[in-house]
Amino acid sequence: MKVDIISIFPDYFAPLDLSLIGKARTTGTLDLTVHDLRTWTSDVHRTVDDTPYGGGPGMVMRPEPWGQALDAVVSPGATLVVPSPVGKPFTQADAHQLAELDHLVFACGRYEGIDQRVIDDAAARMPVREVSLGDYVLFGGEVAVIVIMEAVTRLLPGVLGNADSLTEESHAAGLLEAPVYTKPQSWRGREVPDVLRSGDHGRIARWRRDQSLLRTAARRPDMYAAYPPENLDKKDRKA
Ligand SMILES: N#Cc1c(-c2ccc3ccn(Cc4ccc(CN5CCCCC5)cc4)c3c2)n[nH]c1N
Repeated sequence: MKVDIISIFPDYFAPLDLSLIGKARTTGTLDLTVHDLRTWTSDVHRTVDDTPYGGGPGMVMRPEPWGQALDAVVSPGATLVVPSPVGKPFTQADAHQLAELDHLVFACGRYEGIDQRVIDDAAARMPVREVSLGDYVLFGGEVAVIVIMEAVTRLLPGVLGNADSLTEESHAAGLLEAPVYTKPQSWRGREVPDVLRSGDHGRIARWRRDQSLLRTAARRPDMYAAYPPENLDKKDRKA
């Protein structure tokens, strides 16, 4: 997968050299390039923002640098991903869809956002996805791109050592995961549940499913309500 990220703060993406994303870059699974938007400015001050038409707070990102940056970076198979407070909520399903694509271009806005004509011009020649991480306000798109890059990269073939991790994931299966434990068996007077040390894999699987259902019902009633009733035992169905 080829990924291009355009930002006025390219140093934000130094963490993408770490951990499994760094390994994916080294092995060639991920071809990542980070670009400084100011590369495509032409004035001495390398200006990327201006006052909003119609008034209002803050500044808006000028279209010219973005237009030239996207012209330089996109390829025929590229999809443009634009984090935005007004974007579609980003989900695990979106991560799976993006992980199937050949080329992602991320546009990181700042200030009050990017001139709308940049999005409209791009949408005339490539798929554009405006996404939001959630109902809270960030300073810009960079943090969102780091989150999306983690969610997408871990789905790429060969990145996660244990592919089983993907098949058992809750957001894929529609439930929250059960609690996890490791050694020592006793820690600060707290014990690992006996069932997990029983060696009875059927009993362990049932315990984990029960814990997932309890957690999901308590913390994510929306997910619980959407969970297919045919997947629930009679004892787990809410009245
Ligand atoms: N993904 C994601 C995000 C973002 C996000 C993503 C990209 C950019 C680019 C710039 N900002 C900052 C910003 C903040 C507020 C507003 C709204 N204005 C407020 C004042 C009155 C007018 C309207 C606009 C732009 C961004 C924020 N925030 N939250 C998410 N889940």
